[in-house]
Amino acid sequence: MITARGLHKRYKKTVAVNELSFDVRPGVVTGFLGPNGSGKSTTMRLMLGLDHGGGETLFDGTKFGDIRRPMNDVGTLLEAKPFHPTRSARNHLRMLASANRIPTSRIDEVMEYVGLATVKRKKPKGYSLGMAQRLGLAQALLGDPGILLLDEPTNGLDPHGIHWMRDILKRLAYEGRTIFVSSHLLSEMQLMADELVVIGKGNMIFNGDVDTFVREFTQTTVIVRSPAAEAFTPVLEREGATVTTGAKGELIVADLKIDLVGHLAFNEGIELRELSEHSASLEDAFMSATGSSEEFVAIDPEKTAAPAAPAAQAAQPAQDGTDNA
Ligand SMILES: Nc1ncnc2c1ncn2[C@@H]1O[C@H](COP(=O)(O)OP(=O)(O)OP(=O)(O)O)[C@@H](O)[C@H]1O
Repeated sequence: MITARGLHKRYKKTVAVNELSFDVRPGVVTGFLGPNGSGKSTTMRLMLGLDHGGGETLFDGTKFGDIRRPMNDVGTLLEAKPFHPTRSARNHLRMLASANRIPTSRIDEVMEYVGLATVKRKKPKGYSLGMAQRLGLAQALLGDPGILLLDEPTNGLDPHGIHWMRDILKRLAYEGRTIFVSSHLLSEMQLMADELVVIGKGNMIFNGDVDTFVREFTQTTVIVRSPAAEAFTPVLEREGATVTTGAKGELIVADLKIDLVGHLAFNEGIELRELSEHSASLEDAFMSATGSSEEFVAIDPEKTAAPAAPAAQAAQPAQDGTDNA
């Protein structure tokens, strides 16, 4: 179980993380979602005491810095290639294992587990990003910890790798571990996560289960196709529905249950060719929840002429000006 309370971090004028409090339960995968620059990495670093800031995080009741053998309790993957460039992957893990009193037999076990058994004697600098992520997970799992904190572990993985990561994290959660994982891949999160912590510009937007998030931030609408759509619209509106017309002439009915829509059509003798429910995806919910809190907002290409030459300047983060809030 992870308990985070009042996490806070400021860089000069930018509040990167604003009084975030949340719990991450064991036995489920908890996804950590937010647009670029919303403060996910900073939050994870604060949780582990790697950044100065306010608030407190307890891992099964203990601060990370007070855990006697951290690798045995909390496995972390915060950056894609945190490896020694000249040591082989196996030697890298051997060094960590001996420093943390983990039996060396565990090294081959985790290399096998993440699918790197055949390349374990190679140096990680030759690894692809996807292989490096697998090695990062092997490192996080080395001490067989009950808690995992993973920052964007699917970055750089191909579709098979993403599928694999999803299955492995679900399995690890099923074993009773506490899994806190950040990702931009919302569709992946929908398949992988049971619970969510969603932030925007460092502020808490939502903390709860995925279905509630989708329900709270989106609407389920009823789709109606009918040759008498025009006549049916005022009937629906009289019952309190909000009706819009879709691109193919279908009615999109909000604020009315599908059963009542069917009942009204039957009562009015209106022929229906389709009556279905449309539920929003996690992606729709995410866009609706974080739309106004994006850190970097691009110009809408449809509303502006193309620039004469490609823009040369990329957005640069501000200089570090930590206030140790
Ligand atoms: N060293 C730093 N100095 C100044 N500002 C910083 C620094 N690191 C992060 N920030 C700012 O803090 C905010 C949060 O950044 P952070 O990297 O935690 O977001 P993120 O959600 O992990 O982003 P991404 O998804 O793009 O990795 C951003 O506004 C960022 O510009």
